[in-house]
Amino acid sequence: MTMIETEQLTKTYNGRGGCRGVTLQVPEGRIFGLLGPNGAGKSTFVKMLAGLHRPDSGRATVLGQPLGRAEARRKLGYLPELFRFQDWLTPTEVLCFHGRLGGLRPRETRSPAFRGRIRDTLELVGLSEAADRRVGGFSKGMQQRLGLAVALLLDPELVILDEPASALDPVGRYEIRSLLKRLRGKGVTVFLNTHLLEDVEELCDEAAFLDGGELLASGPLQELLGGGGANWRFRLGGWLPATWAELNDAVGGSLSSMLRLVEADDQGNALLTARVTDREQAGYLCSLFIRSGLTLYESGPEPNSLEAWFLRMAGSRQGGVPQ
Ligand SMILES: Nc1ncnc2c1ncn2[C@@H]1O[C@H](COP(=O)(O)OP(=O)(O)OP(=O)(O)O)[C@@H](O)[C@H]1O
Repeated sequence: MTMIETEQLTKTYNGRGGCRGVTLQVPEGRIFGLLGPNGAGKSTFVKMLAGLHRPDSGRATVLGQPLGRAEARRKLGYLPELFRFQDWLTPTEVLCFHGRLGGLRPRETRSPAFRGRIRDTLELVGLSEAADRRVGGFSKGMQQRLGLAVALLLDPELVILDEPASALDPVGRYEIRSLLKRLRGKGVTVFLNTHLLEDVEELCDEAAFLDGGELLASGPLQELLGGGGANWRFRLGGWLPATWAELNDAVGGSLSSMLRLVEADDQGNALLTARVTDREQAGYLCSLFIRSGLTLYESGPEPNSLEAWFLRMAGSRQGGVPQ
């Protein structure tokens, strides 16, 4: 099933800002990243999906239902970009309150099953020890964890998270990444609005890029980054002046169409890059190096390829790639 489907979705503020004509699909069970510079229209788009903004025009379904339907909202968890919880409440009380907002009766929120659900959710986001402390004394990171707990409380099929890790330290971000992967493992679809490109690179199966309110690209991340392939790099040891020719013989003279020698030093260390269509192709090159007696120190996608893509996309709209 397609969990989110929009067609020409538009919302402006008295004709300005917002986002215009956004058409995209989010497949079930994936982590989808929405990217774009400040003011691109990401939060406006997300608020329409969450039923907080009514579109000016266009069409959309969330969980197969038109926007704002109670039936879909029940299966949707939402973490807004800016939120504040009542200072005098504890996380347990906040979650109880949101259980009521989610349609549970007072009796149901007092049931052992729901109390267990609250404990499990607080544990999931790393707030067990603060379950009965007042929110007023929480750090920004703890508030963000509580926001995530609210989004996850009612076992949603789809979670829409607007900047879920912006206030978290590196440990917190690592934990949230692991949590999002676990959710995907359970079949939950995650729609992530974020500026943290490392998170997108590590987590997202698909992504979209908004700028100036318009959608400039959308699709599987690897396709967006390079038309279905990836830039791969290999760090090798035991490299000799004759190694290139030997490898070239081993692949029937086609080495330069596959690989580029970036640098090699007198100690036999070499850095090579390749454009590969998938991991199997990268694996084939690794086995070629090993069979040729080279030491393979490192093999993996080139870092920062998403950042380069982001800058290219942002630059394309401004008429040039930022330096
Ligand atoms: N309530 C509002 N009233 C008027 N203009 C608004 C309102 N909310 C957003 N805008 C404008 O709409 C545009 C898109 O804003 P939006 O917050 O959706 O972007 P964003 O991509 O989420 O930005 P950021 O990454 O900085 O959070 C901006 O030009 C913003 O000034």
